[in-house]
Amino acid sequence: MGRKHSNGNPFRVNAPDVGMTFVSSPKHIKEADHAADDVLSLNGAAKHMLQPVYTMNGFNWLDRRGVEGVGFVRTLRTLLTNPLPDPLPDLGLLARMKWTEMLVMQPNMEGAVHAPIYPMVVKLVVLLNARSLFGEDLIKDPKFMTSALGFVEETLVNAEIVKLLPSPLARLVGSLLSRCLSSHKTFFARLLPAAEQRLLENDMKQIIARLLTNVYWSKTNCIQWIIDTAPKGSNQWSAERVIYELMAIWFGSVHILSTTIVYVLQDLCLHPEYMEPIRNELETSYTEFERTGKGLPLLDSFIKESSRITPVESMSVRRQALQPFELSTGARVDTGQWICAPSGAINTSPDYYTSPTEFSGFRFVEPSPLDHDSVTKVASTIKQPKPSKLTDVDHSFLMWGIGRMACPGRFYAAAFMKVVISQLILKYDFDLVQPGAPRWISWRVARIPRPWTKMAFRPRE
Ligand code: HEM
Repeated sequence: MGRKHSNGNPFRVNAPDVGMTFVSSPKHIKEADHAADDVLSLNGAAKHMLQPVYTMNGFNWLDRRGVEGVGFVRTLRTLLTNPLPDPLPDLGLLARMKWTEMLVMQPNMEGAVHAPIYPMVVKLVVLLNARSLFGEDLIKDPKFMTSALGFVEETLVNAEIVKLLPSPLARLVGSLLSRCLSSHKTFFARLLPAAEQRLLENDMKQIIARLLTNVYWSKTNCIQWIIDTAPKGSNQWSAERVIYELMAIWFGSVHILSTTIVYVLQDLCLHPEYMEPIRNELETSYTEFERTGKGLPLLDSFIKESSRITPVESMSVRRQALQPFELSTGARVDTGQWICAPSGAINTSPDYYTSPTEFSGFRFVEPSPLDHDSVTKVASTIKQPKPSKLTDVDHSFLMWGIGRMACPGRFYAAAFMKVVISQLILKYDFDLVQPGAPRWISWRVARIPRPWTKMAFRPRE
């Protein structure tokens, strides 16, 4: 609404906790992205959103980016992304097993299992993401896994309450909630010994010690990557600091992956004509996708369209002003205030999208995969002039942010979501039990899936 009325110029919104200047033109978004790290800060905005002092065992990260390096970018963009096809078969197997295990436990109504989709997806994402980031050993520890799930849920609640309170009250309530909602402490305590062991090995240069431990663990463990990319010498991180970094990555990845997957599955129920072509694509090309990490253009486009129409958040590119900042229009963002982009409004802008409010699952696909028979039946005329991929970063699609700080986990996230969604499509037919019912709770700029929305699942022959 604000974007429409402002004609693409910056506009101000005073939220209960912070004043925000929204920018939507490519030029102004670029100005925000190019601001110096001591002027506009994603760290600062994220700290306000997540309140890590109360939700992440006292982690008080620095507002200014880069003071302690940006090792996490290499950890996620390179060390997690480059080996990508390798973990996909394991993740696929784990997803298959977990879907079956969860659905077997649900009530069966006339041949269909009725089950709430959001809590199931969160459990599945927690398991698979823990497997990717922490390796095989920790996912066998039930206390760790319970805390890994609880930490995400409790952070959402705790941070949301604390950030809306005035500071003296926020400190009091935050400390109280931090003691009551204590999964973050268990999660921290369970991860700490692994980081201590890794640091000890590094200190002692005991390469042999590492070789003697599980090779897969040492190859794919995010704890190791964070240590490897952290500051060295006198600024070397403690085991605690390493785990803090992991906690932030863990929270950031689990919540958004789960919610995005839920809306994609629900959209498949609401637009069932897409099921056949996507299933055909999976039956012919899923094995190749597992081998290469590439392909599945129809599913890729469907996920992108679902995320465009139902974004988890309608705001992106959040930056907090650490010093006053001025846009070329003269609009001023005072210290403590935010600059951000109205990504939800941009997603349905006629400036960027043909028939912007209509769902067209294959609008981003290149022409060639659309030639297939089952596809031509549903491939509507609504197409973007230029094909694009889910992981592409562009000012018309801010799902991953933009510029220097665009999500470094996006290639992993896209492959991960394809695995989880494909394993369900290949094994089950599914529908929404009440297709017309509201599917999410709107809370400020977020859409949180209703935890009680049920889907009916039937195993395929
Ligand atoms: C559907 C899944 C995901 C979505 C929609 C998403 C979205 C985003 C967005 C919007 C940003 C902010 C970029 C900006 O402000 O310019 C971001 C940053 C980030 N994301 Fe993601 N993300 C996803 C998954 C993940 C995963 C799986 C990981 C890690 C494994 C991850 C790690 C990060 C990190 C560390 C940053 C901060 C980047 C920086 O400060 O340079 N994200 N993500």
